[in-house]
Amino acid sequence: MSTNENTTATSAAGADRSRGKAPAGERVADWADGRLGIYSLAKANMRKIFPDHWSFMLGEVCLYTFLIIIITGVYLTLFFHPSMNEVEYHGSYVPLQGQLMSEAFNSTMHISFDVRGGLLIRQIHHWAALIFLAGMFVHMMRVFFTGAFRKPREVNWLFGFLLFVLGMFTGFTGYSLPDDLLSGTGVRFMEGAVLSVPIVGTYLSFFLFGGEFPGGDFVARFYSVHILLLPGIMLGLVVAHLILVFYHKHTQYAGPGKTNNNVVGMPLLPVYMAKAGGFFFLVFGVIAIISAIATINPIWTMGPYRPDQVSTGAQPDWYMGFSEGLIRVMPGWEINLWGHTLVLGVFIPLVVFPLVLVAIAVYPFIESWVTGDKREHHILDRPRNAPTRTAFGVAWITWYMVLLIGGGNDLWATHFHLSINSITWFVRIAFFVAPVIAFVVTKRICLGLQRRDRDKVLHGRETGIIKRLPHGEFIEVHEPLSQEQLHTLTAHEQYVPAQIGPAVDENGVKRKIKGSAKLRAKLSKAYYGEDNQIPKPTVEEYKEITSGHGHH
Ligand code: HEM
Ligand code: HEM
Repeated sequence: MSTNENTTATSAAGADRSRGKAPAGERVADWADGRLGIYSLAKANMRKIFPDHWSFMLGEVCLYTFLIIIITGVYLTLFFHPSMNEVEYHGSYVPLQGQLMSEAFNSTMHISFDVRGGLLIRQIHHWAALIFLAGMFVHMMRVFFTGAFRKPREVNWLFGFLLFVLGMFTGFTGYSLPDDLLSGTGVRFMEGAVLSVPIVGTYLSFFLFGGEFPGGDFVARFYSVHILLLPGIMLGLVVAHLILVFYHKHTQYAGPGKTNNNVVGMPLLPVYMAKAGGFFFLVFGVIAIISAIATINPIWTMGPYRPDQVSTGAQPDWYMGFSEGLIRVMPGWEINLWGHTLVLGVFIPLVVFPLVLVAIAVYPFIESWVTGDKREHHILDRPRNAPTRTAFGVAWITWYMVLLIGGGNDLWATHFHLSINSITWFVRIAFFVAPVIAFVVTKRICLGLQRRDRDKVLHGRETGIIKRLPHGEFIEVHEPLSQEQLHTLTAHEQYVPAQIGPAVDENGVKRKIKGSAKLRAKLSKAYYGEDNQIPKPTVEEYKEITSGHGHH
């Protein structure tokens, strides 16, 4: 091609040439932009601001452990055989040589002793699952105690709640896959619960297990549920959860310059992405270290599952412990109706189990109904400033912990040389009493802390320095708070309780007041009534005290 022809080329191409070729990265990006519109997407989101606080890293812990579980899970699928066909063991673990076991157990033994890196990956999968659920628990508590579930984030709270419940069941199905004596006992426990359902219990159990327990199907069925169905739904929910976090923008703690209409923090790119990436590797690293040095679920010590055997000290993973507790402490009631046995000792716990969980799901809706607050909230509460909510949260945790103690009653008995019956009775009583005590105590503590905040704002921080005045009096020097501290301690709003309104209308006719309105007014008083919040200092009070009179 001659130079002459070159100059007659279209002007656009000519301009390109005169600038030289764009770098490869830019050309790839241009190519993608032409097809996916990534530039406008990036422009809108790259500088998105994320507020910074350690407690916001808990959601990240959930996300990263979930990813680690998926990555390690895929590796395990390469070697795990989800089959209950009986085989004879000929692997490298000598004590079990020649024993009959299911292929599932055999392949998990193979993963643990003969596959390169198999035991480490298996342990990472299991440890990550435990930390994933613990992470969700604590993340949920962070969201709860700070009131981050309020409008507009109620739907995201529900997504989170579903993730928590599905996570529990995914963990349970995974735990059951190796078909060892411990997990088999867990599945047997589940079968017992299914059998206790009136009328359809037996049918349900036969349907689930493909016949009489344990049958030959459940590992294969649990397998599809464990690696495909539940994680698939969870993945979709996690994406939806994060999209909503993005869409609503993140909440922030009260502080100078932070309002309901802005977000103060770091841009997503590069700062937040770099931090998040680093944190992912940190989480992965810590889990890898734990998994490299701490044994989890050593199935070779338990042996393969046999329905006629039960191992002692059998415990589910921690997140299932509360359901175990419900059954262990329940009296073994049984009644006979028209020739059918109703095992209340198992059926009642089976009904209470979802109730413990549903209490979490519905809380945001109950609170907004009680308080009548329909506004958006992007500034987080300090737990002490919402004493009733905080007290409910602590009562729920107490309830959960009491049940966990019940779930491990045998371990408490053997470790602390206690009678198992005393522990059972302790848990039975504490199930009803402990949450109430926790509620009352927490509320008092919150109000005490509110009082302290009020004192601090009005009188400053107690320095611990004692001075003697010329006339002999001793005083403690109080140091005034900085403007930032003053702002943070007084930024919260205080509400008046919802009122029912007058009992008669303007014509003197008695108004009909619905029972629900009365209940709401009562509950609202419990949240915001006189004894349930300490009035924050007013500007006048502050001015009067700091203007000289009465100032220490
Ligand atoms: C797979 C499990 C989960 C993942 C990966 C996840 C991830 C995240 C991330 C990364 C954030 C933003 C950072 C933070 O505030 O920590 C977040 C926020 C949030 N999460 Fe989760 N979460 C999960 C489970 C839950 C659960 C169990 C709940 C509650 C029941 C929940 C409710 C929320 C709410 C309401 C927000 C918004 C908080 C705010 O803007 O302050 N999440 N989640
Ligand atoms: C939230 C998601 C998940 C949780 C909580 C979870 C939890 C578990 C647990 C506790 C076990 C028992 C491990 C042991 O033997 O000690 C297990 C086993 C297993 N999981 Fe998962 N898992 C999840 C997702 C997945 C995914 C996505 C896959 C595959 C793509 C997978 C594949 C497997 C396999 C093949 C086994 C059996 C092998 C074995 O027991 O070592 N898991 N899972």
